[in-house]
Amino acid sequence: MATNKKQPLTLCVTSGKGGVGKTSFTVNFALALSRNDSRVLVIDGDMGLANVDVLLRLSVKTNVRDILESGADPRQALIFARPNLAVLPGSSGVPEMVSLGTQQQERLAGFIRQVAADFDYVIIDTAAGIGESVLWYNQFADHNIFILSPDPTSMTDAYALIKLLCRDYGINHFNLVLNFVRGLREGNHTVDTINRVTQRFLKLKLAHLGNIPEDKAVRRAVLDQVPFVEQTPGSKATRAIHDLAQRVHSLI
Ligand SMILES: Nc1ncnc2c1ncn2[C@@H]1O[C@H](COP(=O)(O)OP(=O)(O)OP(=O)(O)O)[C@@H](O)[C@H]1O
Repeated sequence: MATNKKQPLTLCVTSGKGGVGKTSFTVNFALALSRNDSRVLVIDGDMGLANVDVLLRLSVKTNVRDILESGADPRQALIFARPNLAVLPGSSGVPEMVSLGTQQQERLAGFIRQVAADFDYVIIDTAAGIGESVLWYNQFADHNIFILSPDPTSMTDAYALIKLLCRDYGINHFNLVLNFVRGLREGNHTVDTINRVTQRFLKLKLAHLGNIPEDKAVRRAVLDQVPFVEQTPGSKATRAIHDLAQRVHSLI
């Protein structure tokens, strides 16, 4: 993940399949990164059913759709959830935002570059699926992180998205984070399985960044709308997130 230190590092968190823990991961990973005195911006890239704001219990006045439509300064939409953690909220219940036209893509890229300059990391939480906005955010970011569960349907959907990004956008480096893992063996087995397929059909080996265990602290924190790294600092999931953040931080 080597990059120029002065530029913010843009990471796109994506999955193919929904419900595998992208948003929980994004919010908690962003908080863990911000503990290193890094300034972190989370962009809720789910333009149809945004919920980063829900996990952080934020009250949203202006979202990404509003600034795209009005052309207003995107900084107006930023919410500082914590001193080092800002959120650019996504829009909810607006079907036309799910697919981004070329003009909107250009405008969005300009907005993101404008706000990103004040941050060390920009983390984008995409929608599930292989929609236009998902593909766009993945090609826009410096790196992508695929969240996968050991479920075969999660692997199948992640593979479908990786194949599209590789074939149509020339992306040939992908990072994996395994979520809902019950033991090291299960995590390694999942990574080996998807890697066998990508190596055979795409000639690609995916990088395994780490695992997050299945942990009831995560579900509890979502219900309470408090990030689990804050609610349960000693939980297995929190320790795993901090390890991951430390690894990513030391790679740049
Ligand atoms: N490691 C984990 N252990 C236990 N539960 C988890 C874990 N990770 C996520 N969950 C639970 O899984 C559910 C889905 O998580 P989340 O909303 O983050 O998924 P998502 O991939 O962002 O979903 P969508 O694609 O629909 O936006 C939540 O109820 C969350 O509490």
